[in-house]
Amino acid sequence: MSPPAILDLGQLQRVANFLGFGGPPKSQPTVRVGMLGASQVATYAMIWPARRVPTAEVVAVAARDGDRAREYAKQHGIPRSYGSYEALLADPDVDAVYVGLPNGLHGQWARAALKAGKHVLCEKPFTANEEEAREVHALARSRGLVCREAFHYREHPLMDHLRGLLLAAPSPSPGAAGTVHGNGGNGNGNGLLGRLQSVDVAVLIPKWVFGGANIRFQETLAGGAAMDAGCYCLHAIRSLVGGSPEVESATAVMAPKSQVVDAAMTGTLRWRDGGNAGVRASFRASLQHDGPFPVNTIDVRGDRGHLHCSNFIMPVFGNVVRLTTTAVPAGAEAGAGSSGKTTTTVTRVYGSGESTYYYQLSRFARDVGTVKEATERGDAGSLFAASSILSDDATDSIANMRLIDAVYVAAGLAPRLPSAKAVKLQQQVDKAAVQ
Ligand SMILES: NC(=O)C1=CN([C@@H]2O[C@H](COP(=O)(O)OP(=O)(O)OC[C@H]3O[C@@H](n4cnc5c(N)ncnc54)[C@H](OP(=O)(O)O)[C@@H]3O)[C@@H](O)[C@H]2O)C=CC1
Ligand SMILES: O=C1OC[C@@H](O)[C@H](O)[C@H]1O
Repeated sequence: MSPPAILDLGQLQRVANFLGFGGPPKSQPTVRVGMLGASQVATYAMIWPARRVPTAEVVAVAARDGDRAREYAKQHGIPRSYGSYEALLADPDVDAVYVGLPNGLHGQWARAALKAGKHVLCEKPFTANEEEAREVHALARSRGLVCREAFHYREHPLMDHLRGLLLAAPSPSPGAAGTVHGNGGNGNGNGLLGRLQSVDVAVLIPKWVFGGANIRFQETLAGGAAMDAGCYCLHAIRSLVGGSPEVESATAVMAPKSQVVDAAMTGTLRWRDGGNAGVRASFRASLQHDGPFPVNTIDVRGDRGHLHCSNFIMPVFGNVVRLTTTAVPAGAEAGAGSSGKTTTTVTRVYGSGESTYYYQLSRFARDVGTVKEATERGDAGSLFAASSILSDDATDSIANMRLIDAVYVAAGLAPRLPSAKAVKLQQQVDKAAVQ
């Protein structure tokens, strides 16, 4: 019998890791990070992990209000603070910038950081829409700088574990035909789960978490549930199954008094060669059905099994991977639908016990190091490695923003606009209304 959670020393250690306790000494950090925004997310996504990642260091923070920036820097032991984002970007000791701002400002400040010669780690969703994502990545490529969307969850060993299960061959009984690997690529493989039928990803946040004034409900800050929670769903679907699913349908529940911002979004995606995916993103999760706390789950169903994962976004606080498969009986073809013995296993994946943000920052620092080295050495091998980093980031973020746009269009709404454009549009609408 496992001890009750309160006595789980492993869990206490993982929480301590999340909070940044016990970091190793800094030798020579590869990346010195400046943060735009003196925010709460910057604390757990950047400051705390940086205490444990030897190759990264937070050296500066900027806020729109200089006093607040100073106070925040003092509280978190950050050496320098700035009263404007521009001032931080002019700091030659900053190698990379963390953009932890509202969605509608991501593109504007990622571009400004790249123009100032800084590598960028930008919060999700990457930009307001696909067009803006393409612009930002074109700039990153032309400057030879890393520009990554902060999908921290993808770097945790839990995701590798899930991908590994989906790619694993079934273990057929002796004499059974068909040990074909697959289920990646086009969602039509023949792995442990058999032929892919559906993938459902849900990120459900109850009403009490975000009030109406939150950035997530602001039209001019590219708000919306599909942007905030839906971006994880679409990303997880793409990461686990791959291929190029198309959005078939979507339905939005609008935020009170808004014709633009969705408080919840459901959608269906389909792969051309079979299988479909469901997205559920909400800021209004129902207490009755989903409980009082945020919920995030992945369910992959094939004709031979079901893979369920809960808490893929914050696995350090506890996660569950439940795999139910039906064995292929001797003599039957794998994936043929004939039924055998059903087995269920439950696993929890913690890797080395670090948070998703730790894994994210470690990889970011490593990749910035690789790109810096390529710039210095200029040999074909290192340039190829750097180029792959840049193009993988671009492909991934652009594809995700493309799907988010498509979800909005399918729901009868317009893709989001960068803040500068949204403000201009709102001014025109206001002007027209008084005329
Ligand atoms: N990876 C993760 O786990 C998480 C990611 N996020 C992402 O981070 C981003 C920020 O979200 P969140 O931290 O909740 O947002 P906040 O409302 O806390 O805002 C973050 C910062 O944005 C700055 N800001 C700049 N312009 C504006 C403006 N016009 N209105 C409001 N704030 C402004 C503020 O910085 P200043 O200090 O200069 O005033 C503020 O500190 C979002 O893109 C969200 O998706 C959010 C939570 C978790
Ligand atoms: O991790 C998260 O959970 C809650 C969301 O609203 C937030 O933006 C996100 O990144």
